[in-house]
Amino acid sequence: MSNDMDKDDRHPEQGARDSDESTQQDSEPEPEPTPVSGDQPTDGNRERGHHPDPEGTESSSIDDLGSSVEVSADIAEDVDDDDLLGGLLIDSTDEIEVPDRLVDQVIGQEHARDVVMKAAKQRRHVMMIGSPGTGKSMLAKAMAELLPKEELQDVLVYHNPDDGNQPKVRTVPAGKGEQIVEAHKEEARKRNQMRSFLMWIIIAVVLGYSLIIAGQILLGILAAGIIYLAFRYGSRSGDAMIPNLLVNNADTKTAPFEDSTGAHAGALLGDVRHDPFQSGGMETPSHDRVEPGAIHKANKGVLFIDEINTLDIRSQQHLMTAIQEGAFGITGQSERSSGAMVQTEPVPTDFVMVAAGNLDAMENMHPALRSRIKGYGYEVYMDDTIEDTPEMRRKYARFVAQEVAKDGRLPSFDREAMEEVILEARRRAGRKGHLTLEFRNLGGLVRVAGDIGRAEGADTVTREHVLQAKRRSRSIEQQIADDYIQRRKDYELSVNDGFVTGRVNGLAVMGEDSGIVMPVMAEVAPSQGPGQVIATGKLQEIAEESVQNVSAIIKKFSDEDLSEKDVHIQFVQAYEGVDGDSASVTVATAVISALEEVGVAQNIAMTGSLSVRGDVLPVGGVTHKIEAAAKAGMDTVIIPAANMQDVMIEDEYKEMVEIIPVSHISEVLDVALEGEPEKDSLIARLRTITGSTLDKGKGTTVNKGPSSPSPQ
Ligand SMILES: Nc1ncnc2c1ncn2[C@@H]1O[C@H](COP(=O)(O)OP(=O)(O)OP(=O)(O)O)[C@@H](O)[C@H]1O
Repeated sequence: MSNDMDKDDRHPEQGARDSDESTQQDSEPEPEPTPVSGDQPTDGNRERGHHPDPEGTESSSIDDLGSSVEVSADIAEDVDDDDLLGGLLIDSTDEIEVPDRLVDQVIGQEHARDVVMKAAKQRRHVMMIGSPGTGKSMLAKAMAELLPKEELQDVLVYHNPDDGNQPKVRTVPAGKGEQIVEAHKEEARKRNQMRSFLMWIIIAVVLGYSLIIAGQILLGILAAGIIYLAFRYGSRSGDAMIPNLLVNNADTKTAPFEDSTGAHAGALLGDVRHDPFQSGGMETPSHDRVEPGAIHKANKGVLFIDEINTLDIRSQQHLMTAIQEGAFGITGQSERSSGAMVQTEPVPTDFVMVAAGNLDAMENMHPALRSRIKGYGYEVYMDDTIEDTPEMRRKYARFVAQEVAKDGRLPSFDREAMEEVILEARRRAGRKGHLTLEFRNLGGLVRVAGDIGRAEGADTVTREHVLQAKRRSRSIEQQIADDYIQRRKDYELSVNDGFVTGRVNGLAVMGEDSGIVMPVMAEVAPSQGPGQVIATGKLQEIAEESVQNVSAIIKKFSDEDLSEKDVHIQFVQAYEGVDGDSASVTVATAVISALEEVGVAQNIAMTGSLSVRGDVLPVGGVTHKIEAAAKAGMDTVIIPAANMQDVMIEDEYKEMVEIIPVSHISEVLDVALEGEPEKDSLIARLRTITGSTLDKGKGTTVNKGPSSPSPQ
């Protein structure tokens, strides 16, 4: 036995080489595994490796990258600007070639795309901030495709005869790890065969001696049992010398891409499994219980973490160490597990990190981790929309083809179906002359339309299928909003005609794509002490802010002093998730109406943000808001003039509502308030105090005050 142990104490590869000649014959000479330790060259040079390489000399495989790739399909010579397919001379998505490389499939996001290509060349970290579904993880995957595959490594963990709780770690070029493990297994198998043979001979001799010569049957059986156990125990410890192939890149086609979004510490940093036996010959050797984390599997590739701020601080700190050192030892993550006693030698973690999220993610992430990315990488803000050009529309048609190809079961889309998807991309952009870059949702529409076509057994997906998909694939917010409108109709709570004092039909957005009518009621009453703003409903903060904004205006034109009054505001049936930022024009109108006791027209709905000077500033989601007003039976909608270019309502609503653009609160009051004399005197007062040059009549623009960006 001691001979066996001595043999296993040799360099692990030595044993492997001796034992398996056939493996060696078919393959290249086995490379010497590289120990990974703190002074490993990769570690020491780690930060240097992340400095910019202005010449981009580090990887020539990325040098052939073009910029944005044009669609491969027949294109008309003279492209009509209005052509929804940007001049593509095709009948269906079948005729569009989908590029092989992910980076060529990315549409828009030119800046992020350039950064990713540069960062891949220079092996630098990237932080991508932006809306969901705009291609952050797609770009991170694309980056992995761009990293050189030649550098990939396998990682092996070996038993450490000097300290069983500190397994040794070795790296070899990708594909060699499997060979080494196989060689060790083969050697162990042969050794076991030899041992079994030896064991049976000894047992036979002992039994023979006990039975024939000594006549001691029982003693013979006992001795044979002891010999059997001794040999079994010996063979187990022989098996223990087989290394654990921790990271296997034998079949990896590109540099690894590891998505660690929402990962727990063990999955991110690696773990050592608990061993219930721990001793007595039944235990599993510690090196066999070591599990790699995403940081180890991503070695030489990309580690992608979305919503990085949701990682606990300890994990963020360890992540930072792994980035800094280029290697990170694995230990058991649970303190109560026997795995916590084990700590491997450092395992390489030479990955490029792509951290993603929205603005909150950036603000809440560990400051040191953020500064590490800043110092040794790039930060990029993702676009939400892109200019609507014929070239871009061709790419959107290609996007439909990409999604069809990716799904693999959907019928192809015909011209009109592609056009309808592009129209929807325009609508979802919420900005004139732009297309949305929120592709995940658009891809969802393509899949639902494809599924409808497939369920009908259609050869191609048509416009009608896309329209049906649009009706079916309503978001939760849209479903709540529609349900809300229906219920208000059922209970006759919607007021959409006549005049009511202090009540205004406001408009708000829920989620990203649903408008909702949110009536605001105001009541002004003398106060016992200093006046205050009292809001019922869920939007206290918004009410206070809106009243504060409007109080400056009211103070000027009204004899009433708001500071001596209690202003009660109610957002009627406000829902969780309703974004009320754009309610300030509504609140102002309701308060002025209540204060002056003038009725507000209920056939009108409104949205807009108000400056302290009375300017109506642009807001988000106007298209959805106008559609919500139309659904609820309003026939007039007041919106900020600056938002006019963003209106892209569906045809069915166009006939139902008149849209009135306004630039100043006086225009809102002109349109919405009841009674000529009262209204005229109110507006005249407003005009004097704000210097407005309001022309009478609906929707005329006055008093171009300074405008600021939309609050949404
Ligand atoms: N710019 C783009 N060009 C082409 N397709 C895109 C683009 N962005 C997203 N997609 C499509 O949408 C899918 C989802 O995108 P992806 O997962 O990259 O979004 P994300 O920004 O990482 O979103 P999240 O933050 O919610 O994870 C992709 O698999 C791809 O099909």
